[in-house]
Amino acid sequence: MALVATGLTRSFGRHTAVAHADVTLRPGRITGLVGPNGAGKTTLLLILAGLLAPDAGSVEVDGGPIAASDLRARVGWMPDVFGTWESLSTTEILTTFARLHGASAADARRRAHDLLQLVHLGEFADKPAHELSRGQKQRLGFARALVNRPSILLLDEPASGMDPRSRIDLRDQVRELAADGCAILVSSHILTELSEMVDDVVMMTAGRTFVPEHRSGHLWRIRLAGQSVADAEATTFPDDDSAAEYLAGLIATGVRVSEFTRVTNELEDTYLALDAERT
Ligand SMILES: Nc1ncnc2c1ncn2[C@@H]1O[C@H](COP(=O)(O)OP(=O)(O)OP(=O)(O)O)[C@@H](O)[C@H]1O
Repeated sequence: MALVATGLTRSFGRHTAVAHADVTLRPGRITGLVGPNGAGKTTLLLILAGLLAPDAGSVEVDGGPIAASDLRARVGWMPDVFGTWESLSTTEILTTFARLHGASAADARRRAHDLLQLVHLGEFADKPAHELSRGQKQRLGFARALVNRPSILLLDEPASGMDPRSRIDLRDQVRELAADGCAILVSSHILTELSEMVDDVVMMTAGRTFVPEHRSGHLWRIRLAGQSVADAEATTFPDDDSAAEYLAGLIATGVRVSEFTRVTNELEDTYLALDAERT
């Protein structure tokens, strides 16, 4: 299911949080949403989830306009902090959401059970939510987002608070959902992690979105034996082959290379080149 949002604008009082933002999400693809604090990412996600009305602009699904209530039925939404009912058990929470999405009591219980297994919270099935750690709550939040088998999944800082194993699980599960045809948007500040997960990137600054140009080349650090990191040379190569060829040439001429490293990933390079204002 493809989602195309055009010209989305939303103000809070005199402050424009989202200004003429455009986003396209395609089935089977994971899109990263990247931008500094206060750029408008959460506001944009809330609009795409059908939870906040835009002042202007449109959200279309599969080529046609969609009512906010229909959007909510199709979207899986994981907020950056999963505010939940602390005294209910994890099963009760997921069952309640499944029932709200129209599942029968039996289906809701089955769905809750399966999702708790998926996010490795099976042993907490009967425990109240307040017994969960922050990372475990995030995992419950991810399970909650999947309750209605969404065809569009919106994740706001999903990995925050998760331990390394849970982050890897999340990445694999998100990739599997995309492989099953889900259209996915992930907002994150952890660019190294995001770059391993996403197919496309939308950047956001001061409420505006843009798609970064594909940068030709990566920066590499070449440090010779005995040299400090500060004195090392930084060189751009268009691709891995050119970098490998250059390194082979250096070694062939007897230069003693002690480090030859890609300095940052492409997403980080693009983000830092943004010169974005934090608000
Ligand atoms: N309910 C609200 N009332 C007033 N201002 C708001 C509200 N929600 C967001 N804003 C403002 O809109 C701007 C965008 O906020 P938003 O939460 O969308 O940014 P963000 O890109 O998600 O930031 P972060 O990376 O810090 O999570 C901020 O300046 C924020 O103060």
